[in-house]
Amino acid sequence: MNILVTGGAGYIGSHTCVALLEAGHSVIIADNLCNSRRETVEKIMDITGKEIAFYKIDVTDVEAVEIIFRNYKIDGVIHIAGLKAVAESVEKPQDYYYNNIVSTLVLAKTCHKYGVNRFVFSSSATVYGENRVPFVESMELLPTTNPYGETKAMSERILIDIAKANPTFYLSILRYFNPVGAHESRLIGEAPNGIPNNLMPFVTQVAKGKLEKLKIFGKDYPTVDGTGVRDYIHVVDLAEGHVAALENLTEGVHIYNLGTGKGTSVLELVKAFEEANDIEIPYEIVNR
Ligand SMILES: O=c1ccn([C@@H]2O[C@H](COP(=O)(O)OP(=O)(O)O[C@H]3O[C@H](CO)[C@@H](O)[C@H](O)[C@H]3O)[C@@H](O)[C@H]2O)c(=O)[nH]1
Repeated sequence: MNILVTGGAGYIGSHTCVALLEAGHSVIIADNLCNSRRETVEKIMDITGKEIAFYKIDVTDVEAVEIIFRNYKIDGVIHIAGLKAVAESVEKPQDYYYNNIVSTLVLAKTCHKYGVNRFVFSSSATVYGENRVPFVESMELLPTTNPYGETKAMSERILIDIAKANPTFYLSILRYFNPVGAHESRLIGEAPNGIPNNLMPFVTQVAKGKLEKLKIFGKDYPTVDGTGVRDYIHVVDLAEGHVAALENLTEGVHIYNLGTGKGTSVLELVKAFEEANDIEIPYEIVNR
């Protein structure tokens, strides 16, 4: 299939493109490179030995998106592009709502216009909001604590309504937990622009000596050691989940959690990283 991957130059997107190409699909990337690099596209081609079409566009731009649909017979869309920093979304809600909602609408509308009926949407475990763990797909979504989470929950609702109104529009919603790791080639991985927001890229930059010390936020959570617990999933497993979702897409709406079901605390993760890399990560635990 010819698959349009939005955000294909990013962390999750690049690994997903590798998995798609390795499964025999053709890939067209649309990415504005706001938190990724053009070289990543070359690296995906180096890893797979396959060509990719790359469009440096913003997926909120209807005309730019249409050019792709006119140039290729698109069989499916994997929509990963989006703004994703939780704290920034509280400071700049207008940017988050605009980018993340308009991009979803533009893609859905263009799919409708060009008869593209396979759509995989990159959502987040954040949409469970105030629900209690374990999070299961059938749960009713409760409000999240930040605009970023709301944009994911809203995009889900928009796409579900579109799928209900158009029975030939097949939709798969993937709710990611916390992706970590990198492709075994080491050519691609998580390399955010600026100082990382998330735990793992922060840890790797401390390991490289680029940052001095990790701050662990909070020590009094009701967890094994008081530090925050998350469900970390290897990014290559996550990427393969996209291929499986796309290839097995059938009529209707399908929602999948992409996690391991296993909780790991920040301290456990740091210790595992230290052991695996035979390195010491200087850290300080600070109050949340
Ligand atoms: O410098 C840091 C960064 C993070 N943490 C902690 O590490 C854990 C993981 O944090 P982080 O990597 O920022 O991930 P989340 O807060 O779980 O948020 C991520 O995971 C969500 C899905 O669960 C996504 O929706 C978000 O986009 C994504 O940022 C949490 O306990 C944080 O408090 C630290 O202690 N120090």
